[in-house]
Amino acid sequence: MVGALAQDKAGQRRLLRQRLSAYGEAERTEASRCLAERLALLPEWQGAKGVLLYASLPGEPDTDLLFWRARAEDKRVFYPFVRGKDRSLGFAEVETLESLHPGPLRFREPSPERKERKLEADLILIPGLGFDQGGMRLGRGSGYYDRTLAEIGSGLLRVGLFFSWQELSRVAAEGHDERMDLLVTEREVIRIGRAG
Ligand SMILES: Nc1nc2c(c(=O)[nH]1)N(C=O)[C@@H](CNc1ccc(C(=O)N[C@@H](CCC(=O)O)C(=O)O)cc1)CN2
Ligand SMILES: Nc1ncnc2c1ncn2[C@@H]1O[C@H](COP(=O)(O)OP(=O)(O)OP(=O)(O)O)[C@@H](O)[C@H]1O
Repeated sequence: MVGALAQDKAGQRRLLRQRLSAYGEAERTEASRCLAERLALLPEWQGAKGVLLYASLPGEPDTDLLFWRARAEDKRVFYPFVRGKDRSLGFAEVETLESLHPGPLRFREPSPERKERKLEADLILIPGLGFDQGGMRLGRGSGYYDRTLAEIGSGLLRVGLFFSWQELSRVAAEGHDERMDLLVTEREVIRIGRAG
């Protein structure tokens, strides 16, 4: 039943927001560092010529370390921005973190003079409130990433980044929810097999 699932999702979001607020800046900084090290060791990261990052909201793994790492490795780096009415994401290439500024949903976005670009990335790093071991993700409830991933298709590797305390035994997933290919936390890497 759609109604029951939506309610489960709301309950899971509440639980996760509570859990996130229990961890302080120091824990988050240390775990973000471990997570970045782990990700950067993966062949999928090392072989990538371009990556789509996200600008972290409070409580999410910090991706600034990954920005510097990617630039040092001569990768192209893209960031998403909210494209307004249709609740979709556009992408722009970013060369310095200083060119990011808070947008309408508060996360930092490429500056207003940005040029929207075709996403020439091999990896897309995806935030979320919660994830499960099957690669399902619980977002903030606006469907931005689900719509974006449905649009992009399966051509690029979807990497869910989260802290181990954001793991759920099972996300109350609905039909439109898109699956990740790879999960990385400060503790482990989980590869999800693609059916078919
Ligand atoms: N870092 C990050 N970027 C992302 C997402 C995300 O979850 N995290 N999104 C995932 O799809 C999309 C944006 N979705 C969002 C949906 C709601 C709010 C929101 O409620 N913002 C609050 C402040 C943040 C908070 O305290 O939760 C606000 O505007 O008051 C933000 C982003 C695209 N970019
Ligand atoms: N591919 C899609 N096309 C159209 N609408 C969609 C699509 N995916 C999700 N939606 C709609 O977006 C809304 C929010 O979906 P959901 O609760 O799964 O968001 P979420 O994944 O938690 O959010 P976000 O990706 O922003 O973090 C739902 O009403 C859903 O119907």
